[in-house]
Amino acid sequence: MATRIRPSSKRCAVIGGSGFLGRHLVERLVEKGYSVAVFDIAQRYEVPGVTFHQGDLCDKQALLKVLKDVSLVFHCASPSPACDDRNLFWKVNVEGTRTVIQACQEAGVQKLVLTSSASVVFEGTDIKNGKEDLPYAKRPIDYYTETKIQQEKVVLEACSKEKDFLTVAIRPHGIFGPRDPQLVPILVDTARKGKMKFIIGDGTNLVDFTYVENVVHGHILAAEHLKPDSPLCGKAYHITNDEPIRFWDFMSQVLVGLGYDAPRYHLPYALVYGIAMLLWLITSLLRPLVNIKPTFTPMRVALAGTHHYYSCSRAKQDMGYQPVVRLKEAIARTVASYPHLRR
Ligand SMILES: NC(=O)C1=CN([C@@H]2O[C@H](COP(=O)(O)OP(=O)(O)OC[C@H]3O[C@@H](n4cnc5c(N)ncnc54)[C@H](O)[C@@H]3O)[C@@H](O)[C@H]2O)C=CC1
Ligand SMILES: CC(C)=CCC[C@@H](C)[C@H]1CC[C@H]2C3=C(CC[C@]12C)[C@@]1(C)CCC(=O)C[C@@H]1CC3
Repeated sequence: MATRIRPSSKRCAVIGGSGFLGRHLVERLVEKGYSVAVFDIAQRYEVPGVTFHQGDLCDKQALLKVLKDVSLVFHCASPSPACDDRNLFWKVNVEGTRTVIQACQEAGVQKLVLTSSASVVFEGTDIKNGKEDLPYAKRPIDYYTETKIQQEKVVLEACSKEKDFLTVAIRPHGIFGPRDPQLVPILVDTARKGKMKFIIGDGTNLVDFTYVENVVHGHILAAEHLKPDSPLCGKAYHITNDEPIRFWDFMSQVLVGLGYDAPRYHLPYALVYGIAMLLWLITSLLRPLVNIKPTFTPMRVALAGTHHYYSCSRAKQDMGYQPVVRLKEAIARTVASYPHLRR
């Protein structure tokens, strides 16, 4: 019987490596001496020593070509939550992730690290210091979350010491940092439209915002600690900055840092959530005729008006995780990285 030669443990692939988190991950892996292949539907940059493979993760043959001599795969691809396209989320996040697992197993990949999300347990009500044993949301607020839940289940269930295929899921929350296409751009766009005057609720709700380098650090630690006898096998881990902050203080610090006014006037949470639900219903009904994307979705209003912060004690205990960049420094670096979005 032919024995399979194991590729070096420093040969890895990053699926979704052209995205915000993916690119930061690729850059750090290269710094740490990994040889990296990026697989993504788009190529958006070049890094010496990194090979790029343009393809859809739903295409097993395309994946197999890239994964054949790789021992470790990071899967951080997903359609943007803003697209709100249920079929696309299902196709990529659930069916596509099944394809990724099959391709990994056929190619002899030994470790798969999934970027999940802490929101898989969020149903729009307060979560304070939530641990990983909270149940998955029974009624997820949006299609994105619904498919992130299924995706995480599929990946964790595939973990098998017998098959020499180990999996782990990282659940970050509120990732921000240089080049983020979501958080700061949405915030600035809302401010420029004059809609950032209001605080939803009393403004005291605490939330985790996680600097991208800490998320990257959590992913690499997970990959390096994932071994047949380690507690990480088939488990999910919260990775945050471990410094919950008032949602509206965070928004205000970023806005003021970029020269915009901080929101001042309060609106009742229930009222804004009700309006967002109504808008979502109307835009869903109109979608066959016109595709409108409201700024205020029920999920966004829930994120802005409730407590949602998570414990990362499991990651500290099992993989020695500690954030490497504190929140104050992270906000300063982020603000400095968006000169083009200043007022
Ligand atoms: N940004 C955030 O605050 C959070 C993000 N996450 C998760 O982190 C991961 C990365 O998110 P970001 O970097 O923010 O998103 P992003 O949109 O910047 O990156 C996603 C990448 O996936 C690629 N992609 C999408 N569909 C694909 C397909 N069918 N085949 C191959 N590549 C495909 C895109 O081209 C893009 O480069 C995602 O899984 C997301 O669900 C989790 C929690 C919070
Ligand atoms: C903590 C966490 C999970 C953040 C995720 C990132 C985005 C969901 C947020 C980034 C900018 C935020 C934002 C709003 C909601 C949540 C975000 C999109 C509002 C739309 C909430 C209502 C407002 O008054 C305006 C806000 C603009 C910025």
